[in-house]
Amino acid sequence: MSPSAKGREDTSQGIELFAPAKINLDLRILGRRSDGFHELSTRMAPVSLGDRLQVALRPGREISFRCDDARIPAGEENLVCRAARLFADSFGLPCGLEIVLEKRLPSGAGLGGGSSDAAATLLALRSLFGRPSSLDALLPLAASLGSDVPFFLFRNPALCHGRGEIVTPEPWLGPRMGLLLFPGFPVPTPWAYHAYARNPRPGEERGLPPWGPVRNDLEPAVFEKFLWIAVAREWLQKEARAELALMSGSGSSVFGLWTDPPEPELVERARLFFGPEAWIETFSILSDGSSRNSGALLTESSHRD
Ligand SMILES: C[C@@](CO)(OP(=O)(O)O)[C@H](O)COP(=O)(O)OP(=O)(O)OC[C@H]1O[C@@H](n2ccc(N)nc2=O)[C@H](O)[C@@H]1O
Ligand SMILES: Nc1ncnc2c1ncn2[C@@H]1O[C@H](COP(=O)(O)OP(=O)(O)O)[C@@H](O)[C@H]1O
Repeated sequence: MSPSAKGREDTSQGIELFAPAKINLDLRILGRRSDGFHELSTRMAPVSLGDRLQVALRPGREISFRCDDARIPAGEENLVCRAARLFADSFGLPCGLEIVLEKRLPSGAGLGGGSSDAAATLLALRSLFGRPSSLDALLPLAASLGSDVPFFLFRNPALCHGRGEIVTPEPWLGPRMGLLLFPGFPVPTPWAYHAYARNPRPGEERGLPPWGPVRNDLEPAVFEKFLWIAVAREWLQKEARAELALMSGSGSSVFGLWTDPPEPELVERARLFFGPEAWIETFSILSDGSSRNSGALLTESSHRD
């Protein structure tokens, strides 16, 4: 496959897409809804860590799927398969598909990996088949796959409302260097919301100029049960002197952000402190308006192992 000007690798036979992770820079729970979900106001940004998805056209009608990570569902329950079936049911598929997912993001990490894979599948199929003509026509499909999936159709910093599916793009703050710490264990999203609902409390507010105070309302419930995550956020704030340190989504990852480059030995210090179980990566925020129109974005992904 040959790289195109927009960073997408595209031929008449198939397409390869980068599926970025996200971080939540602010997550406020506004209340409980009658459908059981929580009403949110959250700021999310895509980052330079992610999975890689290949979709190739095949004769026949079959959709085949494989993934190099045995820890996530391999069959029809995988969000990639669910997204491909949904696309086929809504817009038709003129041929079969062979889909390969290179999983690099840890699962249950609050990084939205599964949601991003699902959105990348919808974007890949739209790009390959030229339908639907408007990206917005994918929004209802995306929202039905998961609250975070619509955000990943746009791949830009955004303010998200409702259960997370109402996406308003917003400009990014400017260059920041980021450090991500994943403890090596997941926090299931439904568990985090249930734990919050048993004892609703706002997260501790921290300043993020020029936005002002930001927080993550899922932190208190998650920190109470998973001390590692609370310690990691504290380490980023106090020891590593991050401008902002926060848990991403429902955890288990935490991230730090710096305007000025942090000390060069920071990653080494983090590895020494947190040990070999932790996945520790530097990242940058992605903010690329062109990806909204191209429907695809390919950048360097970082490898977990
Ligand atoms: C917490 C967040 C923050 O961005 O992300 P993650 O940490 O999962 O990445 C999101 O709200 C997760 O979005 P997503 O992972 O797409 O969740 P969904 O599949 O829609 O929902 C999983 C479960 O989480 C709970 N849920 C989710 C979203 C919401 N606004 N209120 C909820 O109560 C519900 O119990 C739901 O059954
Ligand atoms: N392609 C996929 N990648 C990751 N997880 C997936 C995928 N498809 C289904 N899942 C399931 O989705 C759940 C949450 O995955 P993920 O999006 O990685 O976490 P989070 O919601 O914490 O960001 C896991 O239980 C996983 O088994």
